[in-house]
Amino acid sequence: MDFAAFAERADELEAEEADLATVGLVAGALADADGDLDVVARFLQGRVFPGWDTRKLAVGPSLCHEAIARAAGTNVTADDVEDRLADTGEIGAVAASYDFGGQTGLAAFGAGGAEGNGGIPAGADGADDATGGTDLTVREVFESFERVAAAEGAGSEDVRRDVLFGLFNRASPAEAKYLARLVLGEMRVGVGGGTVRDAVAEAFLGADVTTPVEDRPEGDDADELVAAVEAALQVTNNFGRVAELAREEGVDGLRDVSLEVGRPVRAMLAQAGTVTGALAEWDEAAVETKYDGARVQLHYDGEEASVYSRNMEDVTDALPELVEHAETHLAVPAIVDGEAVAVGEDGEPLPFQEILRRFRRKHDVDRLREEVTVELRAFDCLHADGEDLLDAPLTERYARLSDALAEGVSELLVTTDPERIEAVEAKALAAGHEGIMLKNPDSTYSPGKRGRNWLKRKPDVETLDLVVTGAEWGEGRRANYLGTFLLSARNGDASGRSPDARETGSRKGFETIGKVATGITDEQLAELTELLEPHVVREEGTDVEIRPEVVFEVGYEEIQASPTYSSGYALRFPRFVEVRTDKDPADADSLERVERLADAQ
Ligand SMILES: Nc1ncnc2c1ncn2[C@@H]1O[C@H](COP(=O)(O)OP(=O)(O)OP(=O)(O)O)[C@@H](O)[C@H]1O
Repeated sequence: MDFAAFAERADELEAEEADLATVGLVAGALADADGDLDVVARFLQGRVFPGWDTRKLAVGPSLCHEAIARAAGTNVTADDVEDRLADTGEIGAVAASYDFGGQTGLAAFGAGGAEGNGGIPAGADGADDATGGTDLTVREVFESFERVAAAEGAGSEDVRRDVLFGLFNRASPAEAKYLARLVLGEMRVGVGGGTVRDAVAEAFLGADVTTPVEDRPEGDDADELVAAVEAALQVTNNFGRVAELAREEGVDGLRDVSLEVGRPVRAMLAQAGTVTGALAEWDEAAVETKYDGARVQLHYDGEEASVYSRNMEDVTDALPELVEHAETHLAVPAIVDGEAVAVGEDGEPLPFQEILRRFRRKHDVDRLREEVTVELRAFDCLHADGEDLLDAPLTERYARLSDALAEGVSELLVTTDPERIEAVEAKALAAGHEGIMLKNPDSTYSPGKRGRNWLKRKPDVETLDLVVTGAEWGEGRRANYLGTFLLSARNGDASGRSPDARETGSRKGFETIGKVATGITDEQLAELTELLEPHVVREEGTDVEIRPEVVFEVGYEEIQASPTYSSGYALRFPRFVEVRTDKDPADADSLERVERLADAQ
């Protein structure tokens, strides 16, 4: 597919408000994507790589601004790009405002050659064709992004800048708009995972998803077909592959997909719950300790193990103990779900921050390993000895886990007796753990779902994980630090658009809910400023707008209805707890949860 055609589709999507019509437009784009189906299915969502793929573009706003400036001509600087950004607030509009036609031909790339020129085929001259687009294709854009992601070591920043420059240099304004948005992960066309899932069913399985449910004929199988796409997505974590399978092999092909050791699966998540609630809902409850660590998924192919974080990042090198644990104690190839906990010398659990220190570590792993020991507490098994277990009940998965893993399996008690559950809780808290997990013994494993089959019970007051979308510069002694942070809850599909995002002026499905300035030391302010400054989108006086990238955990006394913020709620006495570096904005708490918590007060 030509990138110009992709950009045209994206413009149509951006202008479309209605959800069903959006699905129809996406279905049309997928049907026309031909050999680029995999890439188009991801690009429409602003994703460059499949979910299981741990590659990242690693391009910050400033590098992107530099590439745009260079392509825009010798008299344009990154500062000019940033000035325009401050005016428009949106990088796509800024990129589209330049005429990149000025520098054409390979001479503009200096180094030239296949590696250094951004993958531009010889003879490409960036000239617009009759349709106003260029000869840039979706595939070429993706391959250039692959080169950006692959750049490593000394000079890698230059390679990334060169490749991006090469792309912008060839782009028409309409194309540049979406290049810039893709590079910075902000497609803003309102297409989330759910939309692409429905569109795949519509385009390739003959499901009538775009007709409102009440108007569909009796016996309509659209929901069933959508469910088949969803199930295949859960297993593969790969929109591109699922779209291709649906197109080539139909629903049977989707039903045949299986997990692959070495490709991370989205983690099943929990909601807050109570013992009485759990026992009322299920006949029996499975109860175990809720460990205060970080989620890990261990993949073992029979010889080697790899470890993935909750966000499916490859953290194998940072956690050698877990690799050794899997390689020593796993009897069969398996995918194991669990928590990585930090323990002190006496075996007592250490706080959550200690494990985070280890998690993202690239250097000095061995030295840090001596200071903080990491251990596995495995609680689930998604695959064992060639067999996928997602559809098996929890008790069976746990039995398979216990058979496969000789050590490090969390203890699970299945009971109808609330007193026995309370005893487990008392023991867990006495040992310094966070609380307990209550699980439905009959439930299947639903990747990426925060359903009611896993409930967490923590005695501490609830906290919220909120996205920082703004800040204010401090005053006096703190003038060089961002001091007050504007927080937002996720609204709807984080990668999509909230139903009323356009009216409330909220950012890409995030609704503001309050500001936090309490609970932060001077030292933390400096760290937070350093962390957030690269994500500043624009500034006005002391007010700063921040791209949704960073998640804060905050405590509060009460959630109140309030017209001040776009969520319709405000937090009373919000207090900063910590930065959740293990969470993306898509993992932040939703407005729906805020509503539930507010109702339950
Ligand atoms: N025995 C256990 N079973 C399942 N999850 C556990 C267990 N012990 C600890 N956990 C952790 O608890 C989390 C479940 O809570 P949830 O899905 O709400 O994640 P979260 O948003 O990170 O929550 P929290 O901030 O409370 O840890 C899991 O992601 C996992 O990291």
